[in-house]
Parts: sequence; structure tokens; C-alpha cells
Amino acid sequence: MITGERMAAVDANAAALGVPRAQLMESSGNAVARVAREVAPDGGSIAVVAGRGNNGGDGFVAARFLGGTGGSDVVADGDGAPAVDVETILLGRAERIGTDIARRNWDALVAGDADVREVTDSSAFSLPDADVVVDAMLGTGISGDLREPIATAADAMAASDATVVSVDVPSGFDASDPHSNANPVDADHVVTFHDEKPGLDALEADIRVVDIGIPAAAERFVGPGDLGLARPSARTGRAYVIGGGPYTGAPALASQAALRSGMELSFVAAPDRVADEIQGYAEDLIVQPYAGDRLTTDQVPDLVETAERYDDVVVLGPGLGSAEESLAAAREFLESYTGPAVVDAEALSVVPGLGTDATLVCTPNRRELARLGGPETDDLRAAADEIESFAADLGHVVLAKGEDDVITDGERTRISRVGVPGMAVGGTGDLLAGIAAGLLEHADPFEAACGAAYVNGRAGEVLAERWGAGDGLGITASDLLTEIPGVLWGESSD
Ligand SMILES: NC(=O)C1=CN([C@@H]2O[C@H](COP(=O)(O)OP(=O)(O)OC[C@H]3O[C@@H](n4cnc5c(N)ncnc54)[C@H](O)[C@@H]3O)[C@@H](O)[C@H]2O)[C@H](O)CC1
Ligand SMILES: [K+]
Repeated sequence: MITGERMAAVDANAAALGVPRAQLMESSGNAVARVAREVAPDGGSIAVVAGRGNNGGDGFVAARFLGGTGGSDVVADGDGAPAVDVETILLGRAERIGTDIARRNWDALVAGDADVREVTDSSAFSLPDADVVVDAMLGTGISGDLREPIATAADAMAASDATVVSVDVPSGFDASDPHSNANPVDADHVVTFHDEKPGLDALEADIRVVDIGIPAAAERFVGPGDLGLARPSARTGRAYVIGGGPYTGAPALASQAALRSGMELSFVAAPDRVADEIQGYAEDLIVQPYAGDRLTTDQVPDLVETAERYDDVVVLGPGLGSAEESLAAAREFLESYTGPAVVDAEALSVVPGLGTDATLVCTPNRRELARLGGPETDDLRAAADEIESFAADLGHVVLAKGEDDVITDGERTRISRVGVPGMAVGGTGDLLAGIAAGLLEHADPFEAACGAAYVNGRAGEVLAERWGAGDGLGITASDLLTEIPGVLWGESSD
């Protein structure tokens, strides 16, 4: 099962893997043509009714396959099967076709002398008296109720005796919100691509899921599409880093990374002994000192109150150390806090068996993962199934950091293989925690964790390449900070 939104992400990942959407459209249209031909009577007629988006583009490809090279004339196809009579109706003006790939396929139909016409006004629309109607008006790009001239065409399909073959989803059907479906086309057959879409199974139609050649890696490995799902679209949110004491660099890096990932403000709650030191690293941070050398349970009520009052995204752990009383404080904090938090470093040790209403993204490295009861391995990718079970038991999203990262919520698991070997340097994990906090402000925890792994790794790749630094063996975590915005907002996700 895949939502329209996730489908678009997988599609973008496929393009990054060298399988562009135009190629997928070719497979989609071909599959539709096969089904339309199969359900049409010998020598029958097929009308393709297409919209101006990529769903229409699939329809144009289908029309090309159905028409063969001889345009609309009745010709035999390559297998010797009797050909069909094909007519294509574009709902709208050809100049207003919305995507390049759909337009190229329209142009190819026109150039191939196919039987095509444009209908710009609902009053000019009449459904041809065809045996089969291919509904290529709207797919996963739908928003709101059906507008004209599609609404009229959908009514005409409902009133006709033709067999209706819908492309991907019946037009008007919203795969991102199956409950909102007011009046979708009443399809007899639905040729849906790659995977079942939510809600299709409730329709009284024959649903065919067809493989359109999306590589499995487009789902398995995080790519630009995952970035698109997690990218913040507004500068909002407060990061609240609870860390520091024995160490000072880690909370400073995490909180700066959160700012670089779109947060509006970044606070660090730290012992007063080290507050000035942390502030000294970066004037952009707001350091909130509390009395003492390290975190203790005395501070917990204030920390919880602040984080809840300002709807903060918490990062708990960077530089906190492993003193007994600090870990007790981390535990108490998570027992009463109810918002989103990234849990990193020593604070991770309190998560197994914890009762919490907070939404956690846990970011262990290989050693921390093993200590928590996860698999003990240098090859996280090979242990992805075990890490998935571990996350299911833990009940929280796990982003296990290694040469390849494994991101899992216990049901879904993705791998991040972006990054350069030089990123094994200390501090990159703190960056990752800060980026995850920035993305967690807007995205769901699993998508935020996937996006953060991708952004962190890409920042390393981009910097190493710009410096001509090969594997990036000399880069440091603080070098990577300024690369984050360029990766997050400068790289295309489709
Ligand atoms: N991997 C894939 O996902 C592939 C999908 N393919 C096909 O592409 C469509 C999705 O295409 P997209 O261009 O994003 O959107 P649509 O064609 O569905 O619609 C956009 C089009 O419709 C107009 N519009 C939106 N809402 C309405 C409305 N309520 N009433 C009227 N018109 C509306 C909007 O203005 C645009 O013009 C997917 O379903 C697949 O069929 C690729 O072919 C292959 C890969
Ligand atoms: K459709």
C-alpha cells in the first residue's frame, strides 16, 4: 500500500537512480493499453479521455500503443491481434498541458497523426460512443472536488455503457484521503501503478497493480524524494537542547544544526559552569544556564515546563555525560514530557522500558545500539531486519548511525548510504540530532529521521566534492553546518 505523497517521493528517488519519470510513464501507458485492449471487443473502439497532468500523459502513451504506428486507422498490432479504433480527447488546451513529459507524449501523438481533439469547454464535450473509455483525467495530483470540464466528462462516463478503465485511480478518487471521495468515476477496471493505493480495495472494480519498473532501491534507500517529504517550508519552531556538562561542543553543534535546518530559535539548557563556553562557540544560540556542574533531577520540572509551554522540539543528550544523576534526570524528563524529542548519546540508555508519552527519535551509533540491546555489528545495513525488530520492541523511531544508517519505526525501514568516509569524525552525530529536531518540527518522526540522515550525509558529500577533498577525510562537523541549508532547500526533490 502506498499513498500518493509517498509515491511521488519514490518516483523522485527513482529519477535520482537513473530511471526518470518519462520512462515510468512509458511503462504506465503501455500497461493501460494492454488492459484496454484486453477488455475491448475485437475491432472495437477505445476513447482515451485525458487531463492536463501526468495522468493524462499516461493516457497519451496508452493511445500511442493502442494506435500502433498507423494513427487511428484500424491496423493489426505486433502480435497479430486485431487492432482497435482509438480516439483521444484532451480536456483543456494543449498549450496548457502541465508537465513536459505529458506534453512530449501529446506532441508525439499529434505528430503520429493520431485521432486527437481538444475540448476546452464542458458544453462542447460529448463522450464518443466507444466500447472502452480510458479515464486518464486525474490521478494522484487531485485537489478538491472535480472541476469542469472533468466533472461533466465524469458524469458522461457514469451514464455510458462503455467499459471504463481508469488510469492509476478513478478520476476524483483521492488516494491521500480516501474518506473525502465525493464523486469519483465509476470504473470497471483500475490499472494502478507500482503498489495498491489506500481505499482502492473498497471500490467495486477490478484493481490491477502493475509494475512500472521503479527500482526496489527507490523505496529502500533514502533519496531526494525523502528529503521532499521532510523539508520545512517555513522558518518556525524552537529547538531545546538539553545537554552539556562534561562536554560542551556537542550541544553547541546540535543546536546550531537545528537553526541551519529551519528552526527559528535554538536554546541550550546547560550547567552554569559551562554556559559561557557554549555561548562562546556561537552568538546565534540562547543558552539557559542552571546551577551546577551537571544535569540533576532538580532541574527536571523547569525543563519540562519550558519545553511544553513553548512547544519545543527537544534534543536530549548531547554532551550530557553518564553520571548517574544526569541519567536519572533524563529518565524523569522523558517520563513527564509529552512532545517531540530526539534522544542521543548517553541519554539513550534510559529509553528501553521507559514509560513516556513523548514522540521520540532515538539516534544511537553502533556501540550505543548494541548497549541498548540491539544487534552488535559494524554492518548496520546487513542487520536492518534486526534493527527493525529492535525498534518495534522499543516503540520508537530508531535512526542507527554507521557507515550506512538504518532508519526504522519498527514497520518501515530505510537505509541511508549517502555520506563520505571522513564523516566518521566526532560531532557529525550531534549535527544529525540537530537536523532531525529541525525536521521533526514539521514532519512525522519517521520521515524526519529519514530526511535528517539524507541531509547530513549529503552535506558531507557536497563539502568533500567542493573542496576536492576526496573521501572528506579532513572535514570536521563544524564545517558541515553551513552546508545544511543548501542541501535542504537548494537540491531538487523531483
Ligand atoms: N511514479 C508515479 O507516481 C508515476 C505517476 N504517473 C502518473 O502521474 C499521475 C500524477 O500526475 P500529476 O501530474 O501529479 O497529477 P494529475 O495528472 O493527477 O493531476 C494534475 C492536474 O489535474 C488538475 N486538477 C487537480 N485537481 C483537480 C480537480 N479537483 N478538478 C479538476 N482538475 C484538477 C491540476 O490542475 C493538474 O492539471 C499519477 O496518478 C499517474 O497516473 C506517471 O505517469 C508515471 C510515474
Ligand atoms: K484516472
